[in-house]
Amino acid sequence: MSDQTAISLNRITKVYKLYDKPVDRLKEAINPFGRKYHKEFYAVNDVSFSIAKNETVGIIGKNGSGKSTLLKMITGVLTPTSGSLKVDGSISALLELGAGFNPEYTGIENIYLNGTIRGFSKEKMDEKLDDILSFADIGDFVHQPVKIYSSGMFVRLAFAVAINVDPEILIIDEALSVGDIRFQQKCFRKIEEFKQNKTVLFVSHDMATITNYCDRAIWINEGAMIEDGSPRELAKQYQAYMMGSKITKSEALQAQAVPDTSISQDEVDDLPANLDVLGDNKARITGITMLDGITNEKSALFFPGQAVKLIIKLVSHENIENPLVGFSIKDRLGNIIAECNNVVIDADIDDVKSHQTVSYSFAFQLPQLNKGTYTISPAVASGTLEDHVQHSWVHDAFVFQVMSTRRDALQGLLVLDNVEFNQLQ
Ligand SMILES: Nc1ncnc2c1ncn2[C@@H]1O[C@H](COP(=O)(O)OP(=O)(O)OP(=O)(O)O)[C@@H](O)[C@H]1O
Repeated sequence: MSDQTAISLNRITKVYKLYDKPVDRLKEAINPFGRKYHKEFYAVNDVSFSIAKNETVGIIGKNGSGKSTLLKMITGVLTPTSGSLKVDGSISALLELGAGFNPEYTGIENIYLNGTIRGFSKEKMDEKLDDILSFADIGDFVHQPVKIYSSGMFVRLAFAVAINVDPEILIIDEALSVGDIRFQQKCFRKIEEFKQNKTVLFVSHDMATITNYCDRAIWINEGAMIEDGSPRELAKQYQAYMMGSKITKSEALQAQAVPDTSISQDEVDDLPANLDVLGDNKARITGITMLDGITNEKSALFFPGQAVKLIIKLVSHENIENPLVGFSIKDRLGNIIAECNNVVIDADIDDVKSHQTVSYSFAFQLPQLNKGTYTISPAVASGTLEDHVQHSWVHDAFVFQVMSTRRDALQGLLVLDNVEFNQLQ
């Protein structure tokens, strides 16, 4: 391993023994002829890579592909079944919420506990305390036992500790996704500062995070490494793979007839109060939510061109015939960027009975929007495109952010994607 290498994995494998019944474990232990009662499961299979000291690397892969297992082996929480692994530098890791914290201790006590685990004296931690508290920004909750914290508060404290104990290598397993958007942004600003001369390794399902913050990405699938390369390229390949593995073209054509089960109607967020609403109120829009189109997780932070799903929920006060449901996307100045409704995409909707609550989803790719704040205004009407009665049209019901890309220094509403640049002979 060279001086410049922070992490080096050589043919790392982690095998779990899976038993059909708990008693099989006992049978295997006492069987005099060494008969096996287990099946072997390769959670990580023959993975090799090195990470340099100033690199920020993102690990991507679908659920259960072995990402966390890999990180846990790097941090020493798990031991590989075979292969060798070297780490040069002190690690600070956010793997699972709660790891390294005593639930009965207060926030402050846990800060000192973590300091002790990492070999810092009380005096050294006294010096760091203000930075940790101001970063975590959870007010008087620091004096309460952490078992009463919300997951958001918890991640605030855990990240504040992890980043302020002078690690050389920062490892984060999707932990930030439980924080709110402002806190996530604050963490990424801090990571940006940190990564200048250190090593960052993180798992994320969010391709914007991977493309914006990583120098390199590693794609793990079913325990094996599929690719190691440019974050942009891998994010594209991964998204195409995830789309392909979830929905084939012929299934897409039938999609109108198949109920959407990505989330339940109850999980759609209520509209904020005091919004401007136009229409006769025979049907009222009551909820709106956006999801990451791949993971189906709620989000209000996307990257240009990301696959998303918009869900609009409404309740009718009368029978609504020939319903027309749609939305417009506007920029922060109110310019309409795009509009869509079920009729223009040839999706028929059954008439809605009086006092019925229904939700509809639109799955689409966001335009290549430049970074900024955008809003969505949903509407429900009845009739045709040319001649309809507006029941409810809610201005700016949902606010979302488009993340910056490396081209965010440039002006314009849209970013140009896939630009090839060459010099003529
Ligand atoms: N202790 C264990 N015993 C048996 N199988 C396990 C154990 N821990 C993890 N696994 C399995 O190993 C595989 C990899 O799990 P891992 O948590 O590393 O995946 P992941 O890529 O991090 O998934 P996610 O994106 O859902 O967090 C999964 O199929 C999981 O069920």
